Amino acid sequence: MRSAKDFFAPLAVGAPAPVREVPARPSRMIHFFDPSNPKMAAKVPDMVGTVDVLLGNLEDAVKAENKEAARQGLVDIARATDLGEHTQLWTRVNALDSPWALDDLTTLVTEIGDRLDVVMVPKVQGPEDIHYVDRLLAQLEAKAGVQRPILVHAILETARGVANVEAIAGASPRMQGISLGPADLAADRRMKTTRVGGGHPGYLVRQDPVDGDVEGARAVFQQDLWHYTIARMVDACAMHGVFPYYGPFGDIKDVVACEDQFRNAFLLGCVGTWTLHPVQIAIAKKVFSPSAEDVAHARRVKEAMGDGTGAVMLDGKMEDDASLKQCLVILELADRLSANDPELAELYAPSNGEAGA
Ligand SMILES: CC(C)(COP(=O)(O)OP(=O)(O)OC[C@H]1O[C@@H](n2cnc3c(N)ncnc32)[C@H](O)[C@@H]1OP(=O)(O)O)[C@@H](O)C(=O)NCCC(=O)NCCSC(=O)C[C@](C)(O)C(=O)O
Ligand SMILES: [Mg+2]
Repeated sequence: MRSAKDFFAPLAVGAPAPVREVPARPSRMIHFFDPSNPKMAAKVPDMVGTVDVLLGNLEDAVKAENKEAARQGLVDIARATDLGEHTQLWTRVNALDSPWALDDLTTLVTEIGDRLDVVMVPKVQGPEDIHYVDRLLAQLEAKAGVQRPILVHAILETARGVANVEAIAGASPRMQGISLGPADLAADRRMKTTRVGGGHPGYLVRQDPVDGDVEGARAVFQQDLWHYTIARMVDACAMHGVFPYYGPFGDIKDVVACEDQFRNAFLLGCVGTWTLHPVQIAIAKKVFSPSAEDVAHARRVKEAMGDGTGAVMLDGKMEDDASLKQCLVILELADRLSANDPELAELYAPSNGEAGA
């Protein structure tokens, strides 16, 4: 076991000091692109400023024969693109047991380490995977002279990863966040689904028979297959001060269910999601930015609660110290988003809220 005192010491001589707090930069949408796909790569420069995170994907969804082209494509894009102040550059490297992971990390840190904010590691099984990446990144950062530490994001894609999620979240000060990987996780758990995220019509609860008539009409309520995993991931992340994210929603055409799934994750505590196709970007932005009404309400509660203690009635509802804390979460998020986005700043301005807001 490492001493708590060593936790914030660099893991290689000359590597930058680990961060003590994960920078709270907006990351509502982590937009995936395949750097080996010329049509997609050509769209990347115009996406700067429209997404919080651009992620060059090297793992699944990139053909085996294109792995090296994708790696080099990401290096070229990172060098040629001005990412401005508000768009981060992330990558998803290949799995640690694949033939490509070592070269992915070595090439990317050496060539574009100063431009990369976060490395997403797929199929993380336990803290030992994070420890391996942690040390390797430190060695590579030291060698390449990278001045600020590259952060690490784990994907929960195995039953063992879910069982170890608390240990993964706390494995290193580099840990930035965790995402759900519903397709690989479903396969690993032997779930009987064939989709990439989202619900399933067979996973439901049925209303009791009316007057004992089992043949009669009864309402059915589809349930959320991912509730347990997301809730557990959110707790693990909150416990360790890192950020939870939903993940992919593969039914690109079903923008309605996509919005629902994103919103479930937002309400449960996730700060963002992945976008696989341009059509999902506006959905993620809408869902993961609080509504003007919620911000105005939060502001009213804050004003009504004065020093933050006690209980008051507002619109027929009791507000107290704990509901105020929820409102402060919304206000803090609104402030952070407004700082980067004049449209949201205008939307959240007190003059735009209800009277007295
Ligand atoms: C779904 C696909 C095949 C539909 O691709 P398409 O070409 O059929 O779509 P389209 O509607 O015809 O595309 C329109 C235009 O948008 C472009 N385009 C399309 N997508 C993008 C994009 N992402 N970024 C930028 N541009 C994009 C596309 O190239 C085209 O350009 P054009 O007008 O010049 O012809 C395509 O969108 C795609 O490949 N997206 C990324 C998929 C991906 O990254 N998958 C991996 C993450 S999910 C995962 O790995 C699971 C997980 C976590 O591991 C686990 O649960 O286990
Ligand atoms: Mg996967």
